[in-house]
This record gives sequence, C-alpha cells and structure tokens, in this order.
Amino acid sequence: MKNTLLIKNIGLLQTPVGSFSHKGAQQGENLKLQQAAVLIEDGIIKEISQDGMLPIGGEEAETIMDAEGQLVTPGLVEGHTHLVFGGYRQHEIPLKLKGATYLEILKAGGGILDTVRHTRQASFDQLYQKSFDFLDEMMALGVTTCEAKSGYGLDLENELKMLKVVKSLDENHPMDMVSTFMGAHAIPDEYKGRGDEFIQMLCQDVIPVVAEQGLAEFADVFCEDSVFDVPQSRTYMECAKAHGLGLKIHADEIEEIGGSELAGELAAVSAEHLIAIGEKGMAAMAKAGTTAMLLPATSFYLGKTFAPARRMIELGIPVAMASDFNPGSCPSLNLQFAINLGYLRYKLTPEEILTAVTINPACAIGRGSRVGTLEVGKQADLVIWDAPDMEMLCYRFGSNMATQVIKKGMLV
Ligand SMILES: N=CN[C@@H](CCC(=O)O)C(=O)O
Ligand SMILES: [Zn+2]
Repeated sequence: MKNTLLIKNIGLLQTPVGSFSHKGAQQGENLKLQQAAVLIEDGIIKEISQDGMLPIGGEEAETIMDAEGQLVTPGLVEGHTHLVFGGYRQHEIPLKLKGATYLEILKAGGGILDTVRHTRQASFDQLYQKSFDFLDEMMALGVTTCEAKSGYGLDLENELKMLKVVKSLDENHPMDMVSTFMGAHAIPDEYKGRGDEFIQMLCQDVIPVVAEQGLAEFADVFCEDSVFDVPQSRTYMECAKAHGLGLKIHADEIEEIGGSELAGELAAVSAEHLIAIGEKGMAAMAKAGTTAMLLPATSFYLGKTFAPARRMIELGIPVAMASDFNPGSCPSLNLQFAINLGYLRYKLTPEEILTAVTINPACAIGRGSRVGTLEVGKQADLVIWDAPDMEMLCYRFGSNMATQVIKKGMLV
C-alpha cells in the first residue's frame, strides 16, 4: 500500500525547472502554475496539475491538504552553515560597537578561536542536541535540506566529533544534511604563527581519515587576510580534491586576496561570501562555472557592503544565497531574512531569488537531482507559504511566512 498525499487548492505553484545550476537569464526563469495541485506517492512527486484540475487518482489520496489558495515553492535549500558549535559569542558585540573588527577579534585569540575552545569542551551529545534544536527551528522556517561545516575542532578528534554530529543528525532528524569538512577555518592556538605546518597536518592526518570514513562530501577553507593565504588554501584544496572531496572556499569576504580566482583555477563547486570580489575573480568563476554562495545576512551583521550579485548574474555566474548561520558573523538561521536582503540589497528579482535558495544551492551541495525544484520524480520537499506570491515573501520580513513544511511527503 503506497503512502499518498494530495495538496490541492494551490493558488500559485512557483519553481525553477531542471536539475542544473541556473545562470544568467535562466536564474530568473521560474515555472508558475495557477490553481495547482500536487500528488505525492511515497515521498516522491507523482503528478502536478494546474487550472483547477486534480491529478489522476488525487481524490483517493490517503491524506488531502488544502493550500487555501496560497503560494507553494520547493523546500528551501540551505547551502552554507556552521551549524555545530559550542557556546555563543554575544560578549563580542560591545567590542564591535566600540570599533573592533571581525579580524581584529580573531587575531586577539577571540572570534572563531573562542568557539573552538567551547566546541572542544562540549560533548558529542551536547553538540548533537543543540544542533538538533537548530534544525527544528530551521525547518519551521521552510528549510528542508541543509549543509553544515565542521571547523570549530581544528584537530583530528574534535573535527571528527563535529562531523559525526552532522552524520547523526542526517540519520535522525527529518532534515537532509550535507557535510563539509572545514578544518582550515582558523589557525588554532597550538599552531599560532605556523599556518603552513597546520595545513600540512590537516593534509596528512585529518583529510585522509575524514575521506576514508565518508564523513564529508566537500572541503572548505577560510582564504582571508591573516587566516589562510592563497598558497595555503591551494595546498589544502588540492589535497581534499585528491581524496575525492568537492571543493568550496570562503573567498573575498573581507579582503580581496585572490580566493575567488583560486576557486576558478581549481574549478571549485562554490565560492562563499565574495563581498570584496573584483572583476578578475568574477571572470575566473564564470569561466569555471563556480557557484557564488552569497551570504547577505553576514554583510548585514558585519556592517559590510553587499556582494555584486547583479553583476554576477550578468556575467553568467550561478548565484545561490544562504544564511551562513554561525555564532560570530551571523547568529541567525533564518533564510527568509536572506530572501529579504536579496531583494532589497542585491536587487535580485523574486524569481532569481527563488532559484538562489532552491536549485542553485542544491546543485552546489550535490543534491540537484533530488531536491530544489518541484518536478515529477523529485523528492516531495515543499513549503506552503502565508503569501500569495514570491513578491510578498521578499517584502515581508521578521515574521515566519512558512505555514506548512512538507518533507519527503510528510508534514513536519
Ligand atoms: N568567515 C569565516 N567563517 C564564518 C564565521 C565563523 C565564525 O565567526 O564563527 C563565516 O563564514 O562567516
Ligand atoms: Zn561560513
């Protein structure tokens, strides 16, 4: 007996189409079906109808949900988080308000290194429970697939602990998780002034273990002034690649030191942040087909400018947007806020934004064939919104606009 769910009375069903990264004009192309219905069988989309018609056999579905004439989109895909961490960093705010910068706090042994100390002290169970609760909150906000990075352990034992938390979350929480190894997130105290040696240690002792135990699909590095320079980032990424991991890089977040060009050179799947990117970096990314994983809430929280998203679309770079949830530069996991900023600060259209929070991040985390669009044969991850259209979602902010979240055909 198959599990069937019919969602009827959808005022507008809006989705990108196709399981590939959308760039240029395609970024703004969405399918829009009026008076639609979706029939789901065993967690997979079986049929989509429009114009008030119902899918064949729809009326016999085990469960029937009424979307009450509202907007339905694919479940949001969160392509960049630092979900698992010990402690919080609220004590940094008074320092920041007095003028201390993000990198100054890090150089003084705070910032990421403060979170490293708390994460090393935390047990697996503590980290698991805290992250589990974050995922509940995220899912209620419309996210159905989530990437999570390690990078607050910075040694073999604690990096594995973080990655095992993500694996366990994937097994036990309805959220689909994608794991990224980010051992090169900062230079830990015990390697202070010895960044090259730290990278060598990661390459020799950690990446091979992570890859062998299948604990990550991607590797990421913080390529930034006074963190990891371009040669160090290249060494780390080449090693990760040799061990079968897909490549990501935090590039041009604060200073433009060549990270986005390196992303292009190594054909990274995505480059993250890109607030300070220039024309050369964008040209390299466009040539390589690297996705720009933009994090507008971090620009907001650090008081920075916003990445040149419109120029990226013009140049044919696939644009994705994510929350960057982490305890320092963005302590918010609300991807709906990124939608608002994408509209008001990046000046993307509602259609481009939908692509940026569904199929483009899905492709950038290796899930494009399964999620990110509403099409027959794809996983039934979708959101019913308290909104008639995407314009309303882009315009309203600060409230949770998701009314119902359906994961693999089940109401969560
Ligand atoms: N910039 C590097 N990493 C994170 C911040 C991590 C932290 O501050 O704890 C980011 O992407 O913003
Ligand atoms: Zn990040």
